Amino acid sequence: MSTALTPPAEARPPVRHPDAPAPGEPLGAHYAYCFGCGGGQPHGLHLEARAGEGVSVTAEFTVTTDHQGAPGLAHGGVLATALDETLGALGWMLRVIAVTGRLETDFRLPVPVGTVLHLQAEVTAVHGRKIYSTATGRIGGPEGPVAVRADALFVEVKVDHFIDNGRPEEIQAAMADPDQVRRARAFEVNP
Ligand SMILES: CCCCC/C=C\C/C=C\C/C=C\C/C=C\CCCC(=O)SCCNC(=O)CCNC(=O)[C@H](O)C(C)(C)COP(=O)(O)OP(=O)(O)OC[C@H]1O[C@@H](n2cnc3c(N)ncnc32)[C@H](O)[C@@H]1OP(=O)(O)O
Repeated sequence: MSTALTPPAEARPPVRHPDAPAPGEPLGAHYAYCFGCGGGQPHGLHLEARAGEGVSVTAEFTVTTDHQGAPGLAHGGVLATALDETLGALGWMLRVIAVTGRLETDFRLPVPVGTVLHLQAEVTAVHGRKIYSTATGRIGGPEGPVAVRADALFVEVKVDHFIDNGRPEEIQAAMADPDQVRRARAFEVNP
């Protein structure tokens, strides 16, 4: 793991937000057109994440023929996306909006088409806006062998990060959708 992903000595253990969803509760999509989790994204991964214990989440991702890199095998970048999305869902447990700053991935086993990848992610430490986290993707069941894993640094941002940087068409549509605005603001209220 690179030094950028090693929390400094002053980093604190993560604190589960009191309003975080209960363990087992589905988290839903943060954005309907998200490639990782959105239901309105026909080419997406349709990852479904649930709250875990502490500051953790679980998710499942089914590898289909749309996700191939080599014949009958998942593309590594798609698997990295599944890990990234699962790590991103940890924001629900902290009630902060955070984006991926760095993502380091280990590919340990090939993942065939038809596999259900059982993903688990947890926050390991927090330092200011920096959120350190780790994730695994197992095959053959939630206790199966680790096929992929990642360490990550997410950086907390405000809703303005998206409003200022997203293409205006999509931002305007998102802001016109009360449900979307509620979701984005719910993340941001972090007493
Ligand atoms: C109402 C409409 C809005 C609709 C919004 C919709 C939904 C919102 C809700 C939730 C969405 C949230 C997340 C999505 C969830 C899952 C999707 C998967 C996640 C992703 O796929 S997300 C996309 C890919 N992601 C990016 O698109 C980031 C591009 N990037 C940047 O936007 C900047 O780069 C940023 C913001 C990261 C930092 O920029 P910045 O200017 O704010 O802060 P700064 O640079 O000072 O960094 C602060 C401290 O982090 C350290 N640091 C930063 N980067 C580092 C690195 N790479 N390695 C090591 N350390 C790093 C610095 O060293 C410093 O550390 P220190 O404080 O110790 O000096």
